Amino acid sequence: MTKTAAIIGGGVIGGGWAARFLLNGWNVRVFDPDPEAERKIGEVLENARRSLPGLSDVPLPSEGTLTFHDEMAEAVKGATWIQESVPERLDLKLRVYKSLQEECDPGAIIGSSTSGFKPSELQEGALRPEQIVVTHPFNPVYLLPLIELVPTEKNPSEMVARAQDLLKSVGFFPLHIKKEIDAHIADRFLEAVWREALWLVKDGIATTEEVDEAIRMGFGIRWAQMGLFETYRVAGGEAGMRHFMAQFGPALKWPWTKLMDVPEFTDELVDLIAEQSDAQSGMHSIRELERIRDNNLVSMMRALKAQNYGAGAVLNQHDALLKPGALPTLEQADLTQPILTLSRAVPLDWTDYNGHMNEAKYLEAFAAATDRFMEIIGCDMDYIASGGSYFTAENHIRYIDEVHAGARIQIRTQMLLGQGKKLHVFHSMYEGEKLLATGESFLLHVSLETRRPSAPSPEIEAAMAQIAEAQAGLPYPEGAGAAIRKPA
Ligand SMILES: NC(=O)C1=CN([C@@H]2O[C@H](COP(=O)(O)OP(=O)(O)OC[C@H]3O[C@@H](n4cnc5c(N)ncnc54)[C@H](O)[C@@H]3O)[C@@H](O)[C@H]2O)C=CC1
Ligand SMILES: C[N+](C)(C)CC(=O)CC(=O)[O-]
Repeated sequence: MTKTAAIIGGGVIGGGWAARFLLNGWNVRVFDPDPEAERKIGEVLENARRSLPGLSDVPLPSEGTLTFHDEMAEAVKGATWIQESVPERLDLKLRVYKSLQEECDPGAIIGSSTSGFKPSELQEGALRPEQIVVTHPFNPVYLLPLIELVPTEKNPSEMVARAQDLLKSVGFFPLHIKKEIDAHIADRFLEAVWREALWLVKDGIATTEEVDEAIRMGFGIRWAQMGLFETYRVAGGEAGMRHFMAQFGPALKWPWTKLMDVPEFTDELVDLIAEQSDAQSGMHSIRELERIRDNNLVSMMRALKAQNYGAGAVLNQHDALLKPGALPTLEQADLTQPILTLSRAVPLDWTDYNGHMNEAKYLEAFAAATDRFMEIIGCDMDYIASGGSYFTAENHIRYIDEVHAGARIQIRTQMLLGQGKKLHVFHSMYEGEKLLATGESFLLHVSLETRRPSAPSPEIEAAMAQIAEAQAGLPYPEGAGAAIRKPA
């Protein structure tokens, strides 16, 4: 059954939560008194639709239904998850819990996006404190996996485990923080770096742009994949962490940082920073900056996915949760029709300067469909490890229509020949019913030892014969065997 999430407060963060749930198949109900909330969430959703689905190499569930409600009671009734993202004021958050707990299901999880309050502060005076927990996200909530999950001893362990499962089911990485503390873990780092940066600008050492270059050209990229301790372990060389601490530990007592002093936000400092920031980034609107950020995040996260490391490993685990039943096997497929060999959304990093899927990525999609067809006939990783595989000898692609980031595409494959060492397949790529492209491939079975053509296993021969017989009634596809002709 489709689950329902209630989003209380639909600003920057609530909008991101709404998008995350909705694109993972949940119904989403929003309560926010701001008359602009629907427009703002619409814009967040537009960004999320072009960036989130393509992070997965398998299709996300169909989008849920998004509704806006004038009454909080209406939004929370029957919801499985209630996410509070109202402004960072304790009195306001406590009032919100009081009203919503009178209406919501006692079994629902109430997560707070608070950046700084401890869960025990949020549970103070609540009707059912055990229902409230901190689930602190990171912007953009629809892309970044981290959720700091901070319970107290009032939250039953069953509830914490359920919260973790639900968060994982929509692609998050819940980091269970066992001891509550102001600002949890991650914002403590961000505050420290933010304080140092303010000093560097105030003291005229660096501009806002130079501070950003110092981060993004070096340690920012390093942190994104390994974090702090693993990075420093490597920096210690062969002697590792102990050597690193011996060498750089003393520096912590030298005047390298101004950590605890905060520069006063005088008008002068605010003007200095705002003006430098305008000069650095004012040529872009916030929406443009969001799109630049999302493009970069998706590219980096997909690169980490290929390495199965850090945030990339989380994406792979989410794909594994979604995968069952995504593509049919030989036994499951209706072999009398072209077989579904790829179903996914177009990733942002597959699009180019023309704002649509780049020509090279059609080949990537068709190559993935060919790999899947090989698996279907029995040429899977075990078979390849045993020494047999297919090499592609020729490809022909026809580009028929445009497709954009986030669009769901499917490839269906007809086998034109599958006999002995020869395999000839014809892929058709669709968005819904619209034909986007065709890709024709001719492959030869090879021995990975001799690197020469060879006969496939009897099992592969049998699977190809089964498909050939079932697909014998299909018409020869339009466009098959085509070539680029000399203009008349
Ligand atoms: N902006 C950020 O980078 C991050 C913020 N957070 C946390 O998320 C929470 C929300 O922050 P933002 O989204 O940035 O603020 P925001 O100002 O963008 O959004 C807050 C929304 O709450 C609505 N609101 C106000 N009173 C309400 C009420 N009584 N009931 C329902 N909605 C109400 C407002 O109309 C507004 O749309 C805060 O607790 C903040 O600490 C967490 C992670 C990052
Ligand atoms: C600035 N902030 C404290 C609201 C930031 C966060 O809480 C997390 C984030 O997204 O950086």
